[in-house]
Amino acid sequence: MVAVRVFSERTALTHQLGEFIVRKQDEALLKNPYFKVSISGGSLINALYDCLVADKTLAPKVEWTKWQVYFSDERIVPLTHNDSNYGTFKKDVLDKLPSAVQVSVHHMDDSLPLDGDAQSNNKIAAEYEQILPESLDLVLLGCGPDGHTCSLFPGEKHQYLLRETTKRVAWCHDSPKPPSDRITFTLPVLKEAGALCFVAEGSSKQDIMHDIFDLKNEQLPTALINKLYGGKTSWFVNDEAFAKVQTQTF
Ligand SMILES: O=C1O[C@H](COP(=O)(O)O)[C@@H](O)[C@H](O)[C@H]1O
Repeated sequence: MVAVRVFSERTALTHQLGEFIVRKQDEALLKNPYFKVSISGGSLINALYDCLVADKTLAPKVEWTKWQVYFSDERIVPLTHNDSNYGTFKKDVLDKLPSAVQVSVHHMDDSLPLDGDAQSNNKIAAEYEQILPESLDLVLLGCGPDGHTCSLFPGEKHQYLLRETTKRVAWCHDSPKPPSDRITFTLPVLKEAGALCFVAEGSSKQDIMHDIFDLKNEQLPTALINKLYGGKTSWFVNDEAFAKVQTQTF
């Protein structure tokens, strides 16, 4: 069963999200010297800033120097490009931390050719897979208005990504949301992870929340993940996003 928490106040959502992340961090650090966590792009990054940097009670509890940060997906653009998930995380979170705080961040290698060629993109994905640990303690995820997460998109055209059972990182071409070329975790990475956590806010997510939680449409990567890994999956949503959801059983 998926754990769903619905909030009417944004500060309550981000605070509880932060409490959840810090709990996962502390649990991981009891067993290992590092907390291995992956970040997604999009609106999640702003929520992460609010809970891990701006929240004055939580910020001191974040042991940044013990974090090993990875990216659940990345757009194949230079890391300084506005579309880069790493670039956005750096600008909106890492650059806001005191300069003495050193965080281990494992991003895509943008010194490889970013020429859009299939061979180049395969190499970028394969190299990212090489630096991934066997399992992550926590995978932080967003949910697009079309039900995509990471760069796993719905629809027959992108089924090859969901069918991938060997490669842990694949490259996505012709993404319906620009930029077109991306690398993404595949389901095996989510399967091995300790916990999965989605954040979805705002009215643009209303219809897709209904499809995921009421219709349980497993053609959607997000609904499929709920079905496959529900026991370790949490959702933090606001009431605007959840306005059309009727079900109480997740
Ligand atoms: O393109 C992407 O979109 C999703 C969802 O973003 P959101 O802004 O609708 O929350 C994001 O999770 C993913 O990492 C990103 O590359």
